[in-house]
This record gives sequence, C-alpha cells and structure tokens, in this order.
Amino acid sequence: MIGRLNHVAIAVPDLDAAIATYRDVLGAKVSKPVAQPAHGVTVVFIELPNTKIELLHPLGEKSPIQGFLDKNATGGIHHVCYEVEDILAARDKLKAEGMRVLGDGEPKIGAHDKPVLFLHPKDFNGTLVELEQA
Ligand SMILES: CC[C@H](C(=O)O)C(=O)SCCNC(=O)CCNC(=O)[C@H](O)C(C)(C)COP(=O)(O)OP(=O)(O)OC[C@H]1O[C@@H](n2cnc3c(N)ncnc32)[C@H](O)[C@@H]1OP(=O)(O)O
Ligand SMILES: [Co+2]
Repeated sequence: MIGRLNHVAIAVPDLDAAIATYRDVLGAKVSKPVAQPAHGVTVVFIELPNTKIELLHPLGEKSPIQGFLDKNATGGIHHVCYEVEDILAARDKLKAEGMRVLGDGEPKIGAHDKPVLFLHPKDFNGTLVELEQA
C-alpha cells in the first residue's frame, strides 16, 4: 500500500524563525510560505535530495495543529506523509482493518494539489500519518 515518503512535517511556533534556521543555518532551499486555509495551516516546503520537510504554522482560529503546539511549545515533528497509488482504495482497506480515518473520510486537496487523508496517530504508534495520492 504505502510507497515513497513524500514529506515529514514539523509544526513550528515561529515560521519566520524556522525558515531562517533551515535557510541560513542548514543551507536548505526553502519555498515561500503558502496559506492553506482549507487545512488551517500555512506551509513551507524544504526540498531535500530524497524527500521534503514541511514546516507548518497554524492559520485561523480552528487550526488542527494548535493543540499540538499548545502541548509542544517549541514545536515538533507533526506527521509523516506516505504516497499511495490509489487513495480511495487505501482508505477503504484501512477502514476495513479498523483504522481511523480523520475528518469525514473524504480526501481533501493537499499542498501538492493531490488528494490527501489523515490517519489517527493512536492507530500508528503515536504518529499522525498523512496519505497523498501519488
Ligand atoms: C496543506 C495540507 C498539508 C499537506 O498536504 O501536507 C498538511 O499536512 S495539513 C496538516 C494539518 N492538518 C492535520 O493535521 C489534519 C489531521 N489532524 C487532526 O485532525 C488533528 O491534528 C488530530 C485529530 C490528529 C489531533 O487533534 P488535537 O490535538 O486537537 O486532538 P487531541 O488533543 O484529542 O489529540 C488526540 C490524541 O492524539 C495526540 N496527537 C495529536 N496530534 C498528534 C500528532 N501530530 N502526532 C501524534 N499524536 C498526536 C494527542 O496528544 C492526543 O493524545 P492523548 O494521549 O490522548 O493526549
Ligand atoms: Co503534510
């Protein structure tokens, strides 16, 4: 089912500071911030040779990552994103196996203009999992 690691996401309390660290201290190529109101976050991508890092900052009153940042004031690894060939087939298989698909279970268009879904961290060793249609 899962294929490539598309990205590892880090929730950050201060997006400008995190951008500066990755750009100036780690010498990484950092994208411009992109507001994703449908997801309640602003995102920045850092392209690496073998995957991407996604920096996340809350956007709006009801950001799904606010609770995480309240518990982790300096930020932290928020989720991993795996690519899947067929996100609906993957969803149906996971639900059949009793895994919790977050939200209404329907994929939303994510940061790469592809359908994405999220799986409950408690079903995956305390790790929030995002699936992105390859
Ligand atoms: C633009 C899209 C972009 C992309 O395409 O790449 C994105 O990635 S958007 C990313 C932001 N969107 C989401 O994260 C959507 C899915 N997330 C959620 O629905 C929530 O964050 C949820 C339900 C995972 C957690 O929400 P919240 O923290 O408000 O709920 P709880 O406090 O009830 O948490 C339940 C339980 O899970 C633990 N938890 C929460 N977040 C994480 C996490 N990131 N990793 C691991 N564990 C997490 C939390 O501590 C609670 O555990 P407990 O032991 O009960 O305290
Ligand atoms: Co993501």
